[in-house]
Amino acid sequence: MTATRLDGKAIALEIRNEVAQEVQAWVAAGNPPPKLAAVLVGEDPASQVYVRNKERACEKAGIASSLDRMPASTTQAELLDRIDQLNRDESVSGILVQLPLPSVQRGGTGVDERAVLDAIDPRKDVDAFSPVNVGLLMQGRPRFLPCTPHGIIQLLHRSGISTNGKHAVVVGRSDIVGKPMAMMLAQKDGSCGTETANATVTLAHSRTANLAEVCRTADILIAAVGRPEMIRGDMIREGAVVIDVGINRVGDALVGDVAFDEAEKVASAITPVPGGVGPLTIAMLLHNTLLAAKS
Ligand SMILES: Nc1nc(=O)c2c([nH]1)NC[C@@H]1CN(c3ccc(C(=O)N[C@@H](CCC(=O)O)C(=O)O)cc3)C=[N+]21
Repeated sequence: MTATRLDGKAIALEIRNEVAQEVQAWVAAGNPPPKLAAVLVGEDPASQVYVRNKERACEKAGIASSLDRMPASTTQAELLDRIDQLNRDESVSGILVQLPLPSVQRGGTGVDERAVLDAIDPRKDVDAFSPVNVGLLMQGRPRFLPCTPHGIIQLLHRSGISTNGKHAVVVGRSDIVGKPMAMMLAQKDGSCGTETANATVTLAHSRTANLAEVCRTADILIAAVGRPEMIRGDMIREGAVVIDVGINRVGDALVGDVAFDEAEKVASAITPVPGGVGPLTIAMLLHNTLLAAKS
């Protein structure tokens, strides 16, 4: 069997077009355009690429955007002050502080990332990283859905892959992907995207004792560990759906968390890297920015 490639880039474009149409209608009704304010601290090259992609995507969707470039030497107080200004600025619908913030080793001043994210007005928290928004998601009444897990839900749905009654194994327990992904796949009421997810979920991680065995029980395997090609072909059940969230830079190449060549021989469907989950993350960010503007 050779797996179907799930074209994240194409589905992301479809979603971006839908958002663009809704933005157009919103503006035509006399409202100011939605606006995303991004804050980039330091000079991390991967972050520069991501922020540029995001700006271009905003522009194409008719969403205004601003980018604050702050030096790595920025202090926590300075950053909190900037966020305070963006919180108060009524023209700003959504705020994104690009992670990771520079570590002390990379010229940073030891900013407490959590304190910075906590300072973002929850109504402008288009990443859905703030404690209030995480709590609302846990309770099944989300304000914003976190962009990467929401992108994955959309990708599955729009590819005609049902999660209902399936066993989903999420590998990776991060606050940004693994934890919310597990919650969203288990939800019963359609609050987390397009349909009821109703999956039975196992949240595994790098310390799971029998990881290969657990992965082999997955109908849907979601790899979000951040270790290049850690998921091998023999960890995948014949016919499983494999979603690769990893974006690892190995030399000049972008490599996922899944050994693609091995995996596509066993899986029924698989996302590539690049061109898989990444573009959907940006599409859902635009979706959230419009939502923020409207609420
Ligand atoms: N506050 C915050 N929110 C984020 O959502 C956030 C963040 N910080 N920090 C970094 C990570 C990473 N991330 C990506 C999104 C899209 C691609 C993407 O579109 N990737 C392309 C390839 C791009 C390339 O060539 O480098 C693809 O997979 O096809 C990648 C990475 C969002 N993040």
